[in-house]
Amino acid sequence: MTIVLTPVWQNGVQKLKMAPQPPPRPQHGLTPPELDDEVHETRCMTQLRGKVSDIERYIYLSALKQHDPHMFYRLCLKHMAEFTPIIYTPTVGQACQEYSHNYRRPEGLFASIKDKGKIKSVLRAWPKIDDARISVVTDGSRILGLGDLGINGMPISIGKLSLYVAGAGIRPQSTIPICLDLGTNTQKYLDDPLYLGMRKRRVPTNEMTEFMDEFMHEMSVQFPKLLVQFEDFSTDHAFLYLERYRNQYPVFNDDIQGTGAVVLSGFINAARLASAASGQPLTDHRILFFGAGSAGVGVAMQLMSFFTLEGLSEEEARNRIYLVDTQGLVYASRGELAEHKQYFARTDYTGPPIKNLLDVVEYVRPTALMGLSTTSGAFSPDVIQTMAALNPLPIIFPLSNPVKLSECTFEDAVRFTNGKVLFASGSPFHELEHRGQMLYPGQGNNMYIFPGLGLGAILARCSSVTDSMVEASSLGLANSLTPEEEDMNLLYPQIERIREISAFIAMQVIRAAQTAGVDRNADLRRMSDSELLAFVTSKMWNP
Ligand SMILES: NC(=O)C1=CN([C@@H]2O[C@H](COP(=O)(O)OP(=O)(O)OC[C@H]3O[C@@H](n4cnc5c(N)ncnc54)[C@H](O)[C@@H]3O)[C@@H](O)[C@H]2O)C=CC1
Ligand SMILES: CC(=O)C(=O)O
Ligand SMILES: [Mg+2]
Repeated sequence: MTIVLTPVWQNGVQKLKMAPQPPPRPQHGLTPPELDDEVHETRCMTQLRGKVSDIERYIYLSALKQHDPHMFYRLCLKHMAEFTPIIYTPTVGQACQEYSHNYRRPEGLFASIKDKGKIKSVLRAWPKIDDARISVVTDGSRILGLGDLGINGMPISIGKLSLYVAGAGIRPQSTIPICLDLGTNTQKYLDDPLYLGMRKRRVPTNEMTEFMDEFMHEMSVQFPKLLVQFEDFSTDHAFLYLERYRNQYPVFNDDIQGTGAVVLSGFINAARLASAASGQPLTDHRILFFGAGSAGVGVAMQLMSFFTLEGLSEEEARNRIYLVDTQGLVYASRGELAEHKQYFARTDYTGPPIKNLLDVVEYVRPTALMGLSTTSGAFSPDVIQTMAALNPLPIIFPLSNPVKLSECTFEDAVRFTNGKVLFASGSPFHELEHRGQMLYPGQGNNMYIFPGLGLGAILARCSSVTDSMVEASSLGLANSLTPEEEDMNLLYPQIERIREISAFIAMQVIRAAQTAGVDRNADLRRMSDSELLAFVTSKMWNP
């Protein structure tokens, strides 16, 4: 039985109550006599498409998910390309920003710093403790590229988990969206009378760490089969808590590891095409990262394995990577650097700071330009034109979310390279026609990775999530293009195939877990690859 959470008002306090989900086929007499499932699909799609704005469509789908989860997920799977921009980026960004205003009912767990010492009781409020398998946990401190949204970050956890259900067939009742309330430093929310979170600035890191230690411990006690996905923590805390807990609990950070994996996968496919066009060996690629936060550095770390898999040493691989932050090119003699940037600081440059992106591009002469900067339009026409002048087929990935923060649009990338570009963005753009040819943008978003990575980790009952499992998810994705998709020069598979892709990724992840010895489901070791793939597919929940 699937459960939904319905609000119950008691003494003025809204509480969670478990209610049985309406059965898929309601009793005779309770529905119109000629209600037909297929016609009802058309009716729901007509209602959805009749809404006047994306946020209205988001609110409609959110209600549909609650009243009729089977219909919601069935439509989601059928219309993946239409649904993801609504339930996920970009619209989920707006849903977060307006969460306190549009709030209707509880859909997840909230643990506040005020619960320190009694987090256990908060977690025990969750109705389906035994079913819990995957939780997306955010503290709202860096939601997409939209900054510190505090408790308004809840919809990002909800949206990611909807993709777990749709994309990997995780059962809806096995998912727990969590938003931690540790304050917010955004004055607008502190002043907003409708703001749903604590009206305090963020607690200092030492206090947050005490809270996180208790939270993670209680999570592992209350939900012993749970995998935790950290989402949209500000960069310092993203690295801190991933390192602190990754060997202790099954946990991964989506922005560092999921993004690293998805971009490595797209880069592998793009680099092959770019090298075929330039005649340069794969090991000669030079990658410039514009943005050196958790996502930029996470992706840079993961892209190291592109070069090491091609036979380069760690040092040689690191040399292929350049970072740019708000102060320009990141190099060792520039001055004090945040810890997460130090590994990639260049030691072969000692001159004055190179601040302007165009100047950095001219100095580095990259074959690939990655944007993880939250800076809309940073890939200006002259930057894109210079990339095109340097490379027959430049790789340009503006990966910041949501769409309005993308470093450039697909249209600009096509226009200023004359259609000769390998493009992937974090949020979706439409395909377009250029000189009689259809060109398709890739979506380099971790949504291709986390459903399959999570499913694999859950089925193998992993004690931790290793780097090798993350790399396996990436290579699994890179190898999942069909011949037709390769003919279309796609860098990522079509999103409509997400179930098939997630099953394949999950299988690769399970094998990597077995090799690393972190799997606790020994039965899977005895299966052949085809048996394992069939097993993974059989475990997927279907609406
Ligand atoms: N495509 C995907 O799957 C993912 C995309 N992202 C996106 O990546 C972006 C960054 O995320 P985080 O690294 O966590 O954020 P962050 O705020 O920690 O990092 C941003 C980085 O960009 C740099 N930056 C900002 N403005 C700049 C400017 N004008 N010039 C040069 N550098 C500038 C900052 O110095 C910092 O290094 C967000 O928009 C997020 O939505 C994050 C995760 C996944
Ligand atoms: C996609 C994602 O995780 C982000 O933009 O933060
Ligand atoms: Mg994220």
